[in-house]
Amino acid sequence: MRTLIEHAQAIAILVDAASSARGVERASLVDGPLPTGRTLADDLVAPIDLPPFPASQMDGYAVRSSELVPGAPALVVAARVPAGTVPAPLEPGTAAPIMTGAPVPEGADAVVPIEQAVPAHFLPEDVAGTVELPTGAAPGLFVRPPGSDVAAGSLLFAAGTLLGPAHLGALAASGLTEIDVRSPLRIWLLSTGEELAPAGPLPPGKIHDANGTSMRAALEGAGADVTALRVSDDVDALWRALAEARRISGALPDLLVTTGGISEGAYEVVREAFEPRGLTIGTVAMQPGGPQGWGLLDLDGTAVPTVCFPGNPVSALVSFEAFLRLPLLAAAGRPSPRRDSVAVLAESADSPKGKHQFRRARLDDEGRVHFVGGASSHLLHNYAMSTVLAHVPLGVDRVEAGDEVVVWALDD
Ligand SMILES: Nc1nc2c(c(=O)[nH]1)N[C@H]1C(S)=C(S)[C@@H](COP(=O)(O)OP(=O)(O)OC[C@H]3O[C@@H](n4cnc5c(N)ncnc54)[C@H](O)[C@@H]3O)O[C@H]1N2
Ligand code: MOO
Repeated sequence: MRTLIEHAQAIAILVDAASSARGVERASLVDGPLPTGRTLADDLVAPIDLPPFPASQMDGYAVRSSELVPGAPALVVAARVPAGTVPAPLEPGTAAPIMTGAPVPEGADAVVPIEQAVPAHFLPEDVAGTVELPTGAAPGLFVRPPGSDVAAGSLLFAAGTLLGPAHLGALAASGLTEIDVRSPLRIWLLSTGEELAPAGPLPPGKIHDANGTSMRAALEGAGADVTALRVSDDVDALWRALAEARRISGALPDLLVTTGGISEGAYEVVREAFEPRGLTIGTVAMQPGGPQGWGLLDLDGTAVPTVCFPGNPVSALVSFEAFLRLPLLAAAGRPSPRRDSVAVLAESADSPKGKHQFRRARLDDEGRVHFVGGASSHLLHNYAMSTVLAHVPLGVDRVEAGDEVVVWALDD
């Protein structure tokens, strides 16, 4: 029987293999959904300086700083320089009214804010006049140098950069309209069970498919592109469902994730179908989530990394937290949550000594751990009401109020 850590390491290697086989796709910065949260496929070199020209940082007067010396005469007001225009060079002895973001005229090397001018407002455009400005403006005052944000030819963003709003804005500012991003990990999520009914009135003995939705949300939340499939306990139906998914998508997935059908019953469809095709169905010393399957599944001669979780909805989600979440975030280039923290138990609990137990719990205002519901793995609503998973490690069969335990945040 594998320990939690041994299994986590093995699954991380499997996901890493799945991830390295991923492709690259073109993403538009102009049409359709933006590639927010995706990662750059290649290093990108800055095609232009940002800003592209020396620009004013203030509404004010563009001047030659050398002319603002004690005793100098008032400067003649030159033509206005609005943003988006190309100004004429600045004549000696003049000051050009300039707006924030406008190109600083050739010859000017500083901008004096309008508040410091006398008069402290712009003259009407058709009125000739002079302006008095304080002395001592340093060269470069309130001028944004070209390339001061990023210089043309320098590394704009490195391959693997996770694209957030500022990255996308900088790419747009650089004039790029399309970029190459890593394709998300394509996962087929297969919910199995004769008892699973589609949404609608429940026939006797049937239940609705919780895992198809909870696991899809979990996998998508970690950056994967998920195709959800559902099959009964019939092995032939399972193969037909996989063949149909392949026909529709035109390819096999990077990773196959299943729920259900791997324990000791008489109708374990995943075990029956996948064990002869290269998968190991075994047990990890944890609760919930004991039954687990893993390996490379032979699908028409292609080895598809595959992870099989137990069908109990809490077992499947806890398995996701323990084995898939961090490797998937890493594959998506996303930062991992800081998970391990220590908290004090508000109540006692028993735990199977030979298993690492995850209890669903909430923290109170003092940060103490209160269990939400029992240890059973069908208690999905209790899981939803929890904010942490509290760990009772292997070898411990009882924890008391006041004991410290490790907790993983579920709401980060
Ligand atoms: N004799 C033994 N019986 C069981 C053992 C064992 O060691 N010996 N292990 C138990 C544990 S622990 C778990 S966990 C489950 C895992 O069984 P399977 O992975 O084969 O899952 P199923 O039997 O298919 O389903 C278990 C449970 O979960 C419900 N389920 C399944 N899929 C869904 C879904 N998509 N949405 C909602 N609920 C689902 C299913 O109806 C069952 O109630 O085995 C124990 N048994
Ligand atoms: O391992 Mo099961 O997941 O205990 O319910």
